[in-house]
Amino acid sequence: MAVYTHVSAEALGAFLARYDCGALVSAKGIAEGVENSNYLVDTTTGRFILTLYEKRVDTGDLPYFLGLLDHLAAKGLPVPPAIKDRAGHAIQTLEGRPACLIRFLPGVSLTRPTPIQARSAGRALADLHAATADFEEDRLNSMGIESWLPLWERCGRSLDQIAPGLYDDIGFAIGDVSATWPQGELERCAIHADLFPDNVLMRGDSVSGLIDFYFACTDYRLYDLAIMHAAWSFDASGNEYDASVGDALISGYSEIFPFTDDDQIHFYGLASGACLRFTLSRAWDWLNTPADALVTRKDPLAFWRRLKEYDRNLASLMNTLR
Ligand SMILES: Nc1ncnc2c1ncn2[C@@H]1O[C@H](COP(=O)(O)OP(=O)(O)OP(=O)(O)O)[C@@H](O)[C@H]1O
Ligand SMILES: N[C@@H](CCO)C(=O)O
Repeated sequence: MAVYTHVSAEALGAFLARYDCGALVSAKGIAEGVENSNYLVDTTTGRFILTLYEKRVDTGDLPYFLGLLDHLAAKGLPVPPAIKDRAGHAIQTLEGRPACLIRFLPGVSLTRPTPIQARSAGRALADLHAATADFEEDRLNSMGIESWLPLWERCGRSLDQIAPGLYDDIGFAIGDVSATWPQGELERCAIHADLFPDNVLMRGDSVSGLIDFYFACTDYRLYDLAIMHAAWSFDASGNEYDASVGDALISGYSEIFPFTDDDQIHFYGLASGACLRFTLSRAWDWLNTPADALVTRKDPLAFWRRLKEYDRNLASLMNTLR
């Protein structure tokens, strides 16, 4: 359960009193997620999500994230804007943390998406990219390629506690991926950068919600699809690649943004980079999660195995893109 900060009923009641959203009926910590503390809050007028921003979210970035959500919601995308209190403020402080009350979206997040669901999600990512074309704010990718080497160094030789030799192996992999990373030849836009299955809410085979924009940034549009490919097309252990899901994701996305020759050349390297990003962030969390946090740590090796799988299957994966 991701609850790093405990919110008392008294503090939550006083917080909600700033809004026109009814009185507190119940609140419970949400089991999913590792980054922020999330509560499902029911009031006398409806249901909301309360998010308290933790570790990786810089408070100074919240106006960017909330501005992007407002921009996308205004274009009709199924994203949850933050609710403003009576004074017009969306960003608050609760129990000493920055916090927002967020619109609750219906739907369920998937653990094993089908190809049809993956196709809908790929198309939803393309819709998101199309809708960000006129979003003018910029944010550097704080978990982008420049961050991997320093994060690897901060994890240090403790990585070998996760798997023998992992420190050296990740160091070599960062070198390999950096050597082929695009040098500006791909289109950039505001990207989600963390669109895992648990951040897509579905009703049947349709997307009913895109959530958790707290890594959104300006980066390669194709990198967002590569992140999704790495997150969606494997079983949880990262051992088993499901080409039908990977292909469906790409064909859904291609309904709006067809693959160019440059995309084909770079896709594998970007997917490998995505694997490194999540191996490293999970490894850091694995080694540093506070013992009293109510959170289920995620397996760093599940993304390391995906990277190996991309290495092994490069030729066939590239064929599926054609
Ligand atoms: N607006 C929303 N509407 C409905 N459910 C939501 C909403 N926001 C969050 N949730 C629920 O809360 C869970 C955790 O939220 P979220 O993914 O934002 O947490 P996180 O800690 O940032 O996660 P992650 O580890 O994916 O970065 C989601 O999986 C979803 O079930
Ligand atoms: N979606 C990420 C958490 C955000 O860094 C993971 O599953 O590791």
